[in-house]
Amino acid sequence: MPAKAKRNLLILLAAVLVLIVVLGPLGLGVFVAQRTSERSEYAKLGVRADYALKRADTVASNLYGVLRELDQWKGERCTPKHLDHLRDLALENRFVQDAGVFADDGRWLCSSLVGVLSGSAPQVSPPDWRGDHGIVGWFKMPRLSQAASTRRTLVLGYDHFYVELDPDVLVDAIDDYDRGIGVFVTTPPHLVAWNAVANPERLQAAFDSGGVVPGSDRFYVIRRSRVLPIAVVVSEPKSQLLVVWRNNVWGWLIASLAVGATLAWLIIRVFRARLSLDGELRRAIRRDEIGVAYQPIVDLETRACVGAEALARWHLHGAAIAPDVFIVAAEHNGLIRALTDRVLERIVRELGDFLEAHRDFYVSINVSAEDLTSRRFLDVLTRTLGRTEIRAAQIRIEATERGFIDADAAREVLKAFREAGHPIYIDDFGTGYSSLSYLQTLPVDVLKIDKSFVDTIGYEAVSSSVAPHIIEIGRALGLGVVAEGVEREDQARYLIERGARYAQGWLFSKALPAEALVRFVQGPAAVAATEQSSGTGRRGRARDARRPGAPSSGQSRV
Ligand SMILES: Nc1nc2c(ncn2[C@@H]2O[C@@H]3COP(=O)(O)O[C@H]4[C@@H](O)[C@H](n5cnc6c(=O)[nH]c(N)nc65)O[C@@H]4COP(=O)(O)O[C@H]3[C@H]2O)c(=O)[nH]1
Repeated sequence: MPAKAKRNLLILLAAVLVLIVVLGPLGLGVFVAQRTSERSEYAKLGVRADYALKRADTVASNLYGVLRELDQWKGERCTPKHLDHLRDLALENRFVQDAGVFADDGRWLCSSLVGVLSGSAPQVSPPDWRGDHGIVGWFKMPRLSQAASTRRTLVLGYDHFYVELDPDVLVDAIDDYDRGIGVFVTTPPHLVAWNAVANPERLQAAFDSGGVVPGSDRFYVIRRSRVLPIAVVVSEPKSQLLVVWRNNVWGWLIASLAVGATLAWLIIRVFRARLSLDGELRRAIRRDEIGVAYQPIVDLETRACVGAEALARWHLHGAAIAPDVFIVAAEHNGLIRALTDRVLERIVRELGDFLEAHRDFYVSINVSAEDLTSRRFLDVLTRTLGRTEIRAAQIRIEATERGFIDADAAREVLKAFREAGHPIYIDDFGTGYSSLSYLQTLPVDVLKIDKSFVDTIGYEAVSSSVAPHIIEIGRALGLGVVAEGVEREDQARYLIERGARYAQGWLFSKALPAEALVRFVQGPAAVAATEQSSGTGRRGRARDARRPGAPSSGQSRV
């Protein structure tokens, strides 16, 4: 994809993300406000229902008390004296409408309201409910005292006594919020009382459906008593929810706006940095501000520097940007080819004379997948070297396994590099997944053992270290091997013992600027190494020191 299209895609992605992080929390805020309002309204309704139930329980225990008192009458029943006693109890207790006595066979004998019943007295039906301690209840009985009345009454009995209760006392509490309240008896289920704002049909529907009435403009809460066979249904108009929601939603909107704005700001920052990193990198490449550091590659035995790996360096506003960051950015934004060209130009500019004077010394250059899709870079390389005396073998190509995404194209291009005289190195060998299979088919000269395998030397059981296996593979296939990231003497010794000949790493040197590399090559290490390997005197040493990494058997492989 062209870089400009990628940039536009990034901007579009940023805009979409900003929209999502702003609208997402807003929507979430509205939703949460709705849920919290709903929950708080349900909680308030629940409190109201609990209050009504508590009142019912209080009334019930009051009536139990009256029944106990009635039962304590020791004298003859339904006498004028007993009737006075019944009337006193009914008058003293505000919940009791009538109190009376019935016979063993259910015949009604007398009541505080009617007095003694003579003639054919009505029969008390079998109770609808039997509670603890002999308490019974009749919940669908017409009023005993006014048999013709259609008013519902709740009657509790004990032994041969009964008390009548007007169910309306259960719902007469004042409510400021237009809440409907209904009391149901559950055996058999029916509505016995409701307050003025309640609609009995709707309460019934709510009770029957367990509190969920689809399409209703009210919501309902049901609570059941543990003491009496009754349930309370409380309802509230949904418009009340809107009022509460309106009060709640502002807080949530402000909070979600703050979250959304913070996230949007973070996204914009990240994308701006990304876009500006791309822009800055483009500018740096155009202005030739990409530097190169050279990490010496040494002969492990003699410590002579035989070559160097060119590593791109970039400083942005004074801060070093890691290659892992800007190389990846360059690869993503179509800048990597230009960057590889710049690195090559710089190598030739900085080390051209040195390479011409030291024709066995080499520099390896990292190429990316993009550089392996065509012969373009080979043409650039050939043209550039054509203007110098540098041999093709002095510029070596380092490709990583990641570079073989298009394996067929990479094979052809690498073959062309090799035919042109540039040795091929496989960087980070062993970290990819197809190492062994591509080794059969790709034109390769040298394997570079990845630092991660060198790191484990000395820490892992000898049998589990990968480094010796790579050395072995190199030997079996006739390839050279260079170990990367050697930091300690014991690692160097281990590698020598396993037959490795060349390495790079901080034990020998970090990546150096060109002049420092030249000094390193010509410095005491090279002098000492040359002295050791050739046994030459002072004059010979000075001459050899300018010929670092003097060819030895197998060196052409690295
Ligand atoms: N801790 C430690 N590190 C060591 C040691 N010896 C070498 N290194 C580091 O390991 C990396 C070796 O380079 P690489 O595997 O080619 O890995 C390179 C290479 O894949 C890529 N790269 C660097 N320059 C270029 C370039 O010009 N073009 C391309 N395409 N990629 C490049 O960036 C990667 C990272 O480069 P650097 O950050 O320079 O990191 C370098 C080097 O500084 C050691 O003993 N200890």
